Amino acid sequence: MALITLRQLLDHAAEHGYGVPAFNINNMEQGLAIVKAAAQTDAPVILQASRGARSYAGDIMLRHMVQALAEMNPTVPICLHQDHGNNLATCMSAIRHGFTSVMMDGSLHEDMKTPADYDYNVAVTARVAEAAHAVGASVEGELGVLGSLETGEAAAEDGSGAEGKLDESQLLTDPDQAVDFVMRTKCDALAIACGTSHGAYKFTRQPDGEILAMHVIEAIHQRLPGTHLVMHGSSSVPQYLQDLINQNGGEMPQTWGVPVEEIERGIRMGVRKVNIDTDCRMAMTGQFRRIARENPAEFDPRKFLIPAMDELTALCRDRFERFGTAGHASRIKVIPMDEMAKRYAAGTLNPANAAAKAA
Ligand SMILES: O=C(CO)COP(=O)(O)O
Ligand SMILES: O=C[C@H](O)COP(=O)(O)O
Ligand SMILES: [Zn+2]
Ligand SMILES: [Zn+2]
Repeated sequence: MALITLRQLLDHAAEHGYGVPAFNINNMEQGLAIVKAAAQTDAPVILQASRGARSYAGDIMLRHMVQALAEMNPTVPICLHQDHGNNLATCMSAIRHGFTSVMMDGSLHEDMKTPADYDYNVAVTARVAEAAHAVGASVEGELGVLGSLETGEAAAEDGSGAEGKLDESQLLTDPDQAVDFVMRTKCDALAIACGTSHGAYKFTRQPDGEILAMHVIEAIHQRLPGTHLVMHGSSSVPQYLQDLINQNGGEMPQTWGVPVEEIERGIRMGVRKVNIDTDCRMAMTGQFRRIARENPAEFDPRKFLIPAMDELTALCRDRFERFGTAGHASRIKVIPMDEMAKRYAAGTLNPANAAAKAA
């Protein structure tokens, strides 16, 4: 099956009221485990590659890997998405390598560390959207800077994360500005900031409305009912995975992520794409640690990777079920990118029209 675009997939999700997890991939085992869960639950899926993933695996490897996953699982619509693109060149090279969707993260400058101003963000996102839409690819923009409302800081991921202290006006997306941003950039999906951050150390306690600002999502959705919202930093950092790691020699300090119930609430308020990487990393690493502790003589990597994949598949299955993604794969007929390009050119996918339709 041809890969699906983010726009078509999220339009379907909006029409049927579900959310789609976007899992980060870097290697074959992650891909096999995630798509297995999608096939088992009849769910469409977004596989996203960061710039770090692209340099780790290589663009050619990633493209062929995802094509192979699609060929092996003909019933699963798969979207291949660039996570946190930092400029036009990153986004264009992703599309050239078979990605059907790109994120232009103009909330930060090209270094992915320096918060950018609004005009820069609008200009660069609109430019990427114009180019991507011309070939039918989808675009996610970001307004607001990811970071903790407790500390004012973003976590240091490999590839992206603001440096220095952020204030509340940066950490929480402004709903009125969101309307202007979507109309001017014509992005297909909007990543918002509501107090989540990348990595395992999101909250020092079970989050409440003070530190996880779900009301911001609600306010944006009220003003932009036709726009697909994206939650980054949406790992729930489950206690059972912290325990699995720590009971097998790990030393992860106690931490809290985004509760799955909050994501379910977000999905009822227009969240359509839910970014998850850390939970997947923890699932695999927890099993690596367990095997290494229980069987120190083991040296066949497959003996580590098989339980690691099983743990990841179980995690993904749970998210497909809880986000309502399960059961929808077989109802989707993929629209080719060339046809999407025609629809963009005709203006039918313009956010102004989506807003009119949703009203
Ligand atoms: O937002 C993400 C990728 O863009 C991943 O977030 P987590 O670190 O919470 O998994
Ligand atoms: O954006 C954050 C994702 O978790 C990807 O992380 P990465 O840049 O280390 O691959
Ligand atoms: Zn970001
Ligand atoms: Zn992210």
